[in-house]
Amino acid sequence: MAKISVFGIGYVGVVSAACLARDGHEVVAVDIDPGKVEALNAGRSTVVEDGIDELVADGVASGRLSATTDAVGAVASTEASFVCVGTPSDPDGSVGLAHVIAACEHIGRAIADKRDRHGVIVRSTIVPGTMKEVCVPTLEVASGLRAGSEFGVGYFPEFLREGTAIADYDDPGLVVFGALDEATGDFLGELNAGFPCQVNRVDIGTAEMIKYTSNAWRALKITFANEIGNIAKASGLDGQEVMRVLCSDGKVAMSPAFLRPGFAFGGSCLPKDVRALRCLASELGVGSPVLDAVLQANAAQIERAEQMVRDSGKQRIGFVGVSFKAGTDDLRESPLAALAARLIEAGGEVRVYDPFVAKALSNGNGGIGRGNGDGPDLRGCMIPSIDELIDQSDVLLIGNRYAEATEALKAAAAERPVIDLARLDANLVSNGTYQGICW
Ligand SMILES: NC(=O)c1ccc[n+]([C@@H]2O[C@H](COP(=O)([O-])OP(=O)(O)OC[C@H]3O[C@@H](n4cnc5c(N)ncnc54)[C@H](O)[C@@H]3O)[C@@H](O)[C@H]2O)c1
Ligand SMILES: O=c1ccn([C@@H]2O[C@H](COP(=O)(O)OP(=O)(O)O[C@H]3O[C@H](CO)[C@@H](O)[C@H](O)[C@H]3O)[C@@H](O)[C@H]2O)c(=O)[nH]1
Repeated sequence: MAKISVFGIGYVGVVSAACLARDGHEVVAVDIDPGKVEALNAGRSTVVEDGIDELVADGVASGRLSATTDAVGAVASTEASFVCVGTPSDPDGSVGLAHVIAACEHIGRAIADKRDRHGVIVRSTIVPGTMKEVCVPTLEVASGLRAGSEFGVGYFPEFLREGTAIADYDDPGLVVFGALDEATGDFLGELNAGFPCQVNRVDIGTAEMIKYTSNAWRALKITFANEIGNIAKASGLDGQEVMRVLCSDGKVAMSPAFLRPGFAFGGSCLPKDVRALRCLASELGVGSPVLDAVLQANAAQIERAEQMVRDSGKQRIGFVGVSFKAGTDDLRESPLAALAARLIEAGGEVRVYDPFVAKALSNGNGGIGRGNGDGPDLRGCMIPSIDELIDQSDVLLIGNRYAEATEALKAAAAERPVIDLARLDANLVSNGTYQGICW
């Protein structure tokens, strides 16, 4: 079993730390935010995620999981550090490295004081070349030591999705890592030995590129499926059936994941990572017309939904869900929040039922547009129950699926227009007042 310090107690950090502790490793989580450190030490998760509260509580109770703001102490008491800090977009769309640089400085200074060899493994999403050109030089300057020989270096991207983060951590579909030195590569190889998928050991740059390729591929699949869905709908066909049958093609291997026609993608990763990859392509002088089109098509899908609401002629609009997907309170780059903002701007009265976001707001945690400050302030729009939302709305917009709301929404569809962006029930489309965005 290993002793690991995890820098950053956000979505990736808290899930990694809690899962590592569950698996028997000794984990010290480090954050610059004392509130997150305090929460974790009290056995509380710093994020909303299915199953995470229990894992954090168990980890802390077992004595294998703790948190601190003291980077030096955390590095001294562990053999390796995982860097899981945020990489939000810079204003030009390129990857923002300020947190990664700061974490590398903290770790570098800490390993300067340490006698035993330490491994530094970055898990944040960073564009190819960042480890070599930014992280390694930062660590070497801060520590006064040589990377590869006097301390270990690796890059090990994370592929979990919010809402299914623990399940994805345990069964990620893809494991890939690269290391500068044999010892770090072997450490990561051993750590990943139990995964049910192929474990790929590649060079660091390739590992960095694979992470972006994965997110760009997901974004491309979504926008492609949505476009087919839009065309199918305009032709009087069911785009979902088209894609379902297409995916049964046994010769052109095609996972149906991310290929169901629907609403725009969003969240803290897909949009920012597509932007960052475009910026990299532009810097390299190779261009990225497909990725450019992905972002344009995604924006157009939000406009399409806005037009559907306008076509309903209704002013009191009830949103079922506003976070970027069900199962999370995360509003970062939520296309639903963006749609709500556009409708409010145009004079619509928006009301929102979203149990996850409501809870975050009532805890004084999170908040609309968290991350980029890009969302509308919906605090005054939150409605506590689905029945009240239905009562107070002239048109319902289903953004996310919530099991407890399904029956009430199906019943409500008989009385008022429903715009379903979440594919609640394709059978309802035959009812004239119920329509999907592209099916
Ligand atoms: N959110 C996801 O689902 C997901 C999945 C895979 C990969 N990623 C990538 O992982 C990285 C982290 O994403 P996230 O969503 O977990 O971020 P987040 O914003 O939820 O959390 C980042 C945490 O890092 C902390 N932090 C910042 N600087 C620090 C420092 N110097 N030392 C210690 N802590 C510091 C912040 O206080 C915050 O708690 C990003 O690069 C992201 O692209 C995210
Ligand atoms: O078939 C789909 C699947 C997803 N989405 C949308 O795509 C966005 C992103 O969803 P998802 O990928 O499920 O969640 P994230 O937590 O953003 O995960 C993505 O971003 C993470 C951060 O890099 C990666 O680790 C994951 O592999 C990658 O899927 C959301 O708006 C979803 O509604 C669709 O529209 N259709």
